[in-house]
Amino acid sequence: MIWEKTKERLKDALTENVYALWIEPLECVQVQADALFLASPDRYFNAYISQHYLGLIEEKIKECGASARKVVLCEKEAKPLPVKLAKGQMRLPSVPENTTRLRALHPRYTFDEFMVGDCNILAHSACRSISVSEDLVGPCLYINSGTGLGKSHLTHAVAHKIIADSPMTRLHYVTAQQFASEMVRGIQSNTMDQFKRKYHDNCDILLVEDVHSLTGKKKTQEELNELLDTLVKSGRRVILTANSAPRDLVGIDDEFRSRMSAGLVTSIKPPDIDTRLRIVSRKAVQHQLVLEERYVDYLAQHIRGDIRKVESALIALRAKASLRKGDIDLDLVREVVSSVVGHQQVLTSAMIGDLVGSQFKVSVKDMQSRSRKKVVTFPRQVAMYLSRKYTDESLADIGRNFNRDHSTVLHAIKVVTNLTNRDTSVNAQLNLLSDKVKQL
Ligand SMILES: Nc1ncnc2c1ncn2[C@@H]1O[C@H](COP(=O)(O)OP(=O)(O)OP(=O)(O)O)[C@@H](O)[C@H]1O
Repeated sequence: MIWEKTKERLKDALTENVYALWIEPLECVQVQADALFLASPDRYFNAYISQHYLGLIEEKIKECGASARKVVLCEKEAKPLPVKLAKGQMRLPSVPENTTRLRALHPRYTFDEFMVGDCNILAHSACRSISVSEDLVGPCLYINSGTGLGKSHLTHAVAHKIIADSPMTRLHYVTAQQFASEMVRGIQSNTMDQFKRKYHDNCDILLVEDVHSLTGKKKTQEELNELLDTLVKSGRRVILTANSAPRDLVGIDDEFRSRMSAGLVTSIKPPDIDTRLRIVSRKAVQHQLVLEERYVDYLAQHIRGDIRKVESALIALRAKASLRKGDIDLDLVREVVSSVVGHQQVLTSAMIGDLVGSQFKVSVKDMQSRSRKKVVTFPRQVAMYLSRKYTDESLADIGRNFNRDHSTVLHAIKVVTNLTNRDTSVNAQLNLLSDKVKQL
C-alpha cells in the first residue's frame, strides 16, 4: 500500500517517460519497520536509481507518512533473459521490445561524468549533437582511439541521453562481435528475416562498438555495410567505434571502409594534463575518496593515457588506505602509482635540468642562481624550453624548478624559439638535446 501511494506521488513529481522508465519497474518486495525493500531489474538499474532518484523516492515515502523511511534497493531474482519476455518482465515499460537492454549500459558512463578537453572535444560534441538529433555531424559518426580513452563512455552517454529523453526511440547498442554472432545465429536458424527487420526496419539509432574486430569477417562486413547504407540513406543515426581510423583498419573491405568514413571521423587523443587533473578529481569523488590536491596532481602527472589506470589506482588507494586504517600519504600514492604504471619514468623538468647542465657543463645550482652570465642563462633557457616541450609541467612548475617565475619561462621559450629559427647551429644543438631527452 505504502509503495502504491508513494508511486502516485512520484508520478506527479516526474515526467511520464521518467516515471515509466525508472519507477514503474520497481517492485516493493518487503516492508520492515524502518526500511522499504525495492527490487529492480538489475544492478545497473539500481545504480542509476541511487544516483538520480533515491532522495526523491525517500522524500515521497516520508510524505506518505510511512514509518519506513529508508529505501533498500535489491535486484529482482536473477533469471536468464527469456527468449520471449513475459509481459513486462525485466523489460522497461514503454520502451520498444527491441531497444537496447539497459543492462548493457554502464550507469556512470554519462555526459555529466565525461571530462572534456582538447583531446576529445570533437568526439564529445559530435556525440552530444547526435544524442539530441542535431544535424551538425550528419547521420554517421566514427570514433577511434587507443584503449581506455572514452569511446564506450561516450557511446553509452548517447544511449543514456536518448533513453532518458525519448524512450520510444528504437536504439540498438551492440559490439561488432555481438552483431556478428547474432547474424550467424540468424543464418543458422533461418531467421534472417527477423534479424533484418530488427536492424533495418526497427532501428532509429545504431551504436556499434569495436568494428576493428570484424577483421576478415567478410559476410558480417557485407551485412553491416548494407545496414549502414539503409540507415544513413533514411536519415537514421549511426555511431561506430574502433581502435584505429578507417584507413588503418586491417582486413576490412574497401567498400565497407569507405561507407564507415562517409560521415564524421574523429579520434580521441590521450588526455592532456588539465583533462587528467579533472578526471582524477571526478573519479576520486565517484570512488568516495577524499584526496588532497597534491595527490590529485601526482596521480594526474604520472598516470597518462589509458584512463582505466586512474580508476585502478584510486581503487587500490582506497583499499590500501582502509587496510592500513590510516590516511593517504605520499608514500602510499607513489607505491600505488608505480604498481599501476610500472617503472615507467615520468619526465620532469628536474631531469631535463640535470641533462642540460651536464651537456653545457653547468651545475643545476648555477642554473637556479640569479646569475646572468651567458654561460648560465643560455643552458637555463634551453632547459626551460625543453621542459615545456617534453613534460606536462606547468610554466609555474618549470619556473619553480629553476628558481624563477612563469613569465621568465615564457620569455626563455620565446628566446630559444627565435634562436632556433635564425641560427642553424642552435637548431642542430637543440635537436641533439631533444634526442637525449627522449632517451631519458
Ligand atoms: N574524458 C573522460 N572523462 C571521464 N572518464 C573517462 C573519460 N575518458 C575515459 N574515461 C573513463 O575511462 C574508462 C575507460 O573508458 P572506455 O571504456 O570508454 O574506453 P574505450 O576507449 O572504450 O576503451 P577500449 O578501446 O579498451 O574499449 C571508463 O571508466 C571511462 O569512464
